[in-house]
Amino acid sequence: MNTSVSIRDLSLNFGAVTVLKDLNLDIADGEFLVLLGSSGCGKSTLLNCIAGLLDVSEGQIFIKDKNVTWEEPKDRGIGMVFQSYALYPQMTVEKNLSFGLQVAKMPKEEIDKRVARASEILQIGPLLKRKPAELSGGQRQRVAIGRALVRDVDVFLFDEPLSNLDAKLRAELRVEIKRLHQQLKNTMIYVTHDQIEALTLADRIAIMKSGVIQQLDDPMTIYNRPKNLFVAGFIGSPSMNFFKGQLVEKNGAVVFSSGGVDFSLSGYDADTKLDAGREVVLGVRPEHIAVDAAGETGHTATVDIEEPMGADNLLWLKLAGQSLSVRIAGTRRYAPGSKVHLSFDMSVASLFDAKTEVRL
Ligand SMILES: Nc1ncnc2c1ncn2[C@@H]1O[C@H](COP(=O)(O)OP(=O)(O)OP(=O)(O)O)[C@@H](O)[C@H]1O
Repeated sequence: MNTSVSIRDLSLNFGAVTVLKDLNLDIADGEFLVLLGSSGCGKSTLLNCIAGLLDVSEGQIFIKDKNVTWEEPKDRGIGMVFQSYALYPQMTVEKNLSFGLQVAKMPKEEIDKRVARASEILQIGPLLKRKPAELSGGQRQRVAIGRALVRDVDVFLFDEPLSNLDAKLRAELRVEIKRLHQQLKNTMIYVTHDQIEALTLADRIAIMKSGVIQQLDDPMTIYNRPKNLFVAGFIGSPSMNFFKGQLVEKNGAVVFSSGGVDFSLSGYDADTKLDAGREVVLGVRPEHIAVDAAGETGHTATVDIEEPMGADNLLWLKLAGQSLSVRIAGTRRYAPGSKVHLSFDMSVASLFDAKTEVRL
């Protein structure tokens, strides 16, 4: 891997509180890496360490093979985009874009060229003479991205850049950021708590909890083969269904047994040997359960509630005393109380050890 950013044994303490401990992460040249986790997991702290806005307690940070651990933010070859835009309110858009370059004493010709290129890429040409107060949230964030763009940096750092925007604008700008990455091919490190942003934008996602990376993988691996119960429950909306039970041997095969119901594990893609006797949790996503599939008798469940969402219909069912959700086509409707037959696609299900919570 051609490394762009390398983090070695990084620890960061705020007083007596350890937020990051012995963290290691290599980010490839041109990669779009998303740091994903809930509030307080340390993702912004990690980004701020890379940016040089926080002093690390221990460890090193390399950008393009250069040890930048104690370099000033401006000397690291990074451009940062914040949730709050951080534009100069008294300056026009054009001045916001050019100001940093003027301070760095760049020739005017070169500044003009870079501002023109950034405004073309981000389609903010018509806004150049306006001030930030005269822009919408989405336009302000475009200008903030432009300000990183004109600096021609190696690495872009984004800290929840879309969180202040309404849902529609967020979806639009998300696509623009993806297009920007496809066009520029810079390394991008992007902090979010929004799993849709993570899944749609990332080459790889690092899912964090309590300052520790739980899994670092491409989005589809994270979605289909979560390493542990935390990752499985964090990714996916509605959440993965979880069933507590045991592995038991029936007629020479190991099956999953829960609430008196046996589930065949045929097709299950195991990471380790499945031994009978183990207490486990079975995780199955709502779209990996077929309802009344042709030729299947499966498990009988009762419809509790249906939530039609247009394209999809989400059924809440009762099976073996447990509640579960199943996603089916929006055109298929079931009245509460109906009996349905379920078949689980075990090839994309996950079994976790009940104690260690690690995928089996
Ligand atoms: N200056 C500080 N002094 C003390 N503790 C801090 C400081 N800044 C952050 N923390 C703590 O460090 C932990 C990680 O914070 P951080 O901002 O990195 O989390 P986050 O995952 O980015 O969350 P959010 O999405 O809410 O910003 C939190 O528990 C937070 O309370």
